[in-house]
Amino acid sequence: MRALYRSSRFVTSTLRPLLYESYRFGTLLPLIGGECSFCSHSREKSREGALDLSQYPPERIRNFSIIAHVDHGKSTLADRLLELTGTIKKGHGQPQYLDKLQVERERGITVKAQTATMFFRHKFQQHEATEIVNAPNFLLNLIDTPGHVDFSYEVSRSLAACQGVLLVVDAAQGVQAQTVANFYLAFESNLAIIPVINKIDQPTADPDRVKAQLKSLFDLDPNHALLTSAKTGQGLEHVLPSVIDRIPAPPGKCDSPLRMLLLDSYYDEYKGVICHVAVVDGALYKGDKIASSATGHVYEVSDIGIMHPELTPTGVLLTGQVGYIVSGMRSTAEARVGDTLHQAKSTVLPLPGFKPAKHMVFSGLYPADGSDFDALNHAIERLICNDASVSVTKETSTALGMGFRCGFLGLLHMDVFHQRLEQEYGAKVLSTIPTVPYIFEYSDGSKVKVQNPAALASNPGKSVTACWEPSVIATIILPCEYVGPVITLCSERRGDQLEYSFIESQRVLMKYQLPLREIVVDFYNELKSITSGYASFDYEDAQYVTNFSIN
Ligand SMILES: Nc1nc2c(ncn2[C@@H]2O[C@H](COP(=O)(O)OP(=O)(O)OP(=O)(O)O)[C@@H](O)[C@H]2O)c(=O)[nH]1
Repeated sequence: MRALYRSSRFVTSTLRPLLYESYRFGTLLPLIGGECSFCSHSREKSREGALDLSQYPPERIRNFSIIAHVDHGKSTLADRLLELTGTIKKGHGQPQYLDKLQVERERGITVKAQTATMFFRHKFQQHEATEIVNAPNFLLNLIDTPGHVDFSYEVSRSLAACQGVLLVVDAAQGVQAQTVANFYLAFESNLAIIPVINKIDQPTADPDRVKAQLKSLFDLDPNHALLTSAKTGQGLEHVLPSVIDRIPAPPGKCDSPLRMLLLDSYYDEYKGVICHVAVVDGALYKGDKIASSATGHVYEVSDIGIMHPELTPTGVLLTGQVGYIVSGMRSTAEARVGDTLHQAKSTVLPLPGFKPAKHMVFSGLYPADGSDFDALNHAIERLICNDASVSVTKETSTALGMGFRCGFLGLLHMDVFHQRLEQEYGAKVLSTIPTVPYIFEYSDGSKVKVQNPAALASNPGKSVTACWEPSVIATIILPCEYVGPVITLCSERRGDQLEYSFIESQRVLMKYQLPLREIVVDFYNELKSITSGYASFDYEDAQYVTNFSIN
């Protein structure tokens, strides 16, 4: 119950000490048998060029994400795989190694997708006789993703760099709402999906039940599911061999001009913007001049490498590889997530990029001390470099002075952004009550979209004839005995039932169209409370619906 949808800072701060406690349950992986070998590449050896990436043509590369419902064990599984490959030392460092932000560690949730490169020797079945030391070495890029619905934008961006996923499902809880959402994200991206039934060490684990759910809901072959415990290490020896056997190599062309997708970025005080990139075609070397398809600006690559798991210079990134570059970009206006970067001297067809993020809630952010506007401006600029899903426009309030109106993907996202501003940039921030955007239609036929009620003209000289509000399609999975109260809750919140189906004899999946405003405040807490914590909830945005109309 660590990573629930939290609709207020009060709840969050109350839970925080409890959440932090849960990190103390560090677990050690018993010695793992099987035909695998730790790679000799260690961080100590990682001087520039020490890692020869030319040994890893696309057929020796696998790029995969770990996706799952909240708390089903993604980050713990990632820890074990990093240990298994010698990328981090067993028992060293903190649990959930890739959850690096203070906010992630305090709340016990992943909010940023993180990539780590691992090396792993793998013997194919037909080469049984080969000694493991002579088996081919593979470069594996693992992306750990967030599980909470507010951060599914991170998941969809991560999938753009992958050819496959590990779909992790808790062996006791079974398929939950975000399992369904994440499965479809991977399925629609045509990725290879490896189901991993995790936490089989729990007394209530029921892997056969979960296998049946995977079959009935997603048509995934139960015989292909891996059974693991990221806690005890059971079954983990099959994970990376399955990744290599079942996930295709990246499809890019080595001899084509460079095309590189900008996946993510963050601001470093010394180096400027550090971009995470996936090289789709061609190759990039330190010192190369690259251009942005979005802005046309040209940059020189001053540093380039992989995350192994920290920044490890390599001097080059080749087709299919995922890594980082430093090129003198200074802001998000330059480092545009989803942009295609290419050699300055060549022109290329840009890659599809990402769908723009859809902002669900808006809130004003103001400096607690009005004179700190510039400092807050600076902090927000730096932070949105690492969170491209936030929209920011300047606004002025008579009571609070100059500030910003920011769009977020949900309440938890808003709360996390606020907390990161305070923790990572020392900003003292006042935020206004979250609102959702409405569309108003006037008697002359004109329409206006309003994110802030204060922005609605008090005397526009014409009357309002209609108003639309945003809606969502919510997926709720719950045990049968709670169906009655949940239907009542959804009706009270103006929901329309779209689907009601049994995913197994005792569990129901319901879909509702609900006005966004009705779920923004307290819906999730109420849902959890009336189902004793057993319901899981996910939503995607849907069209605007009439709030009222005057004929
Ligand atoms: N018993 C048991 N507990 C596990 C196992 N794997 C993970 N856990 C525990 O489950 C909790 C959640 O694990 P995480 O790895 O943070 O889950 P997550 O899916 O990354 O969570 P989010 O990033 O918040 O979505 C932690 O307390 C882990 O120690 C397992 O195999 N068995």
